[in-house]
Amino acid sequence: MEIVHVSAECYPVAKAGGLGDVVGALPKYLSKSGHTAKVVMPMYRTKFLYQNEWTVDFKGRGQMGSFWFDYTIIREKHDKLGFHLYLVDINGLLDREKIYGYGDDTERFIAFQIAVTDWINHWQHKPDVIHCHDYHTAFIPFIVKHSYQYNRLSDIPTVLTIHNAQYQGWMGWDKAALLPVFDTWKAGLLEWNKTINPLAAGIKAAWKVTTVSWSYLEEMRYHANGLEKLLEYEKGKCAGILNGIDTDVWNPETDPFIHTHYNYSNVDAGKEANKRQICQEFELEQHNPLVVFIGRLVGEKAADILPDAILSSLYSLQGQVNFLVLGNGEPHVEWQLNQLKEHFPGNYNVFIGYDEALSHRIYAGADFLLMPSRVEPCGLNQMYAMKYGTVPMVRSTGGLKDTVTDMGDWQGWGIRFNHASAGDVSYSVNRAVDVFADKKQMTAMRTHMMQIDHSWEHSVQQYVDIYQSLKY
Ligand SMILES: Nc1ncnc2c1ncn2[C@@H]1O[C@H](COP(=O)(O)OP(=O)(O)O[C@H]2O[C@H](CO)[C@@H](O)[C@H](O)[C@H]2O)[C@@H](O)[C@H]1O
Repeated sequence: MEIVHVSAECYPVAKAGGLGDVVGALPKYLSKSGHTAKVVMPMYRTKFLYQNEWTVDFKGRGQMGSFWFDYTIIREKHDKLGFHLYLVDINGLLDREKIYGYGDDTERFIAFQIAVTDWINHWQHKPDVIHCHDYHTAFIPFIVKHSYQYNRLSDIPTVLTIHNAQYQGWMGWDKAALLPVFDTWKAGLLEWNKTINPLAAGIKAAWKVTTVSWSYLEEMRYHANGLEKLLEYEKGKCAGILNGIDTDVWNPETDPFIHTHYNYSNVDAGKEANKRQICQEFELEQHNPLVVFIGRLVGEKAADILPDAILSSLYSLQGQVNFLVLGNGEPHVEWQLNQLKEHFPGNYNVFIGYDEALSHRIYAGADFLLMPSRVEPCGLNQMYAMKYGTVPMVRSTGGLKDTVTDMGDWQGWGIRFNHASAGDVSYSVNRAVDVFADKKQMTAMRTHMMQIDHSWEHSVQQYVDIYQSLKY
């Protein structure tokens, strides 16, 4: 089958979070299982663009309301990533360094979607499936189904994957004119709660909707940032497929970013060497258990409770635990986390920013990874942590619930808690400190976790089954 993935992110070309990881991996594993997988994304000005060779695949012209634009599709010459990678260039809109965060993001992603649709419309053949990811690409199922201009594509099955329903891309009705012309009576398909809601439009128009864990699929019926009723109504076409992890990238035996390679048979020694290195780098006392947080410093990750939780643990445990935070996001959280540094030298440090290589070194060197997320559709960090023998400490929600058990349960290997509160986190840190002292149990948990299979092979087959079910 031929599957075209449309996305705003794809690792290592451009990544802001888990979406990039998934779109960098799923197509590769689809190719490995004999399918033709393509990824098309905006041509941001990132390192990957300048470090690789490209050929021009197509040049076209798109229309966004009264604005006409030229676009160019380039293709990476050697299929280095294990699938066909295409970038869309639109001067003035997509030629930026960052992925998101511009005042004209709405126009940027609408123009991108129009260019992608227009390009596919020029192909001699039709792909078997167009697979869209998150709201930035969720107009495509509507456009191919309902616009006059692209009517030829209306029988191509579309799949929309929701990586995070918190973000929906809401916009005012004045933007409706930017979309390719459609029957006005179909405008209701774009609407949810009196605004244009791209994610809702995608859920209504896509042939199939997936999300990234079973528990999140269920939770979305009660907590989906306003889309609960729509998801309940559309539940017949929704499915939950747990993400995998890309073991070519995330593997402590081969990871080029980490200091000392290791596997489950020498995990204690391997982790100790990596911990020594990270503790030196961040001036932390090496003998304490090291609890880390890696992620976007935003409300859905409960990053706002970190300063209080860390403060109370450090006071109550009086120097028996260390914390290290890597992340960026809401300025007041960044500020509070920076402030803490002065008070607990040797026990606490933070790196505000985004650093892919550092994240690998931290997964390898840490003893515990904290994820108190309020919302976590799947979560990849906890799976990376397990692969690196780092014990996950997670709130029981979404994909965290589907992938982590509690060490108190039969054959359990992680730490789970119920509330995104400083109290629950501090209590879990106490449990972590206790178990850290029990070397035998730590080794048993690490060895067990590292052997759990979170690879993509399993999930890829579930996507293929969905694609096949849509064939006519
Ligand atoms: N400052 C930093 N420096 C370096 N690396 C950093 C970083 N901050 C985050 N990362 C990395 O970004 C990724 C985060 O992935 P997650 O899946 O945990 O969350 P995210 O909310 O972005 O993804 C959404 O989509 C994914 C994919 O479907 C779902 O798993 C998830 O639940 C959903 O919220 C990991 O690779 C992590 O290491």
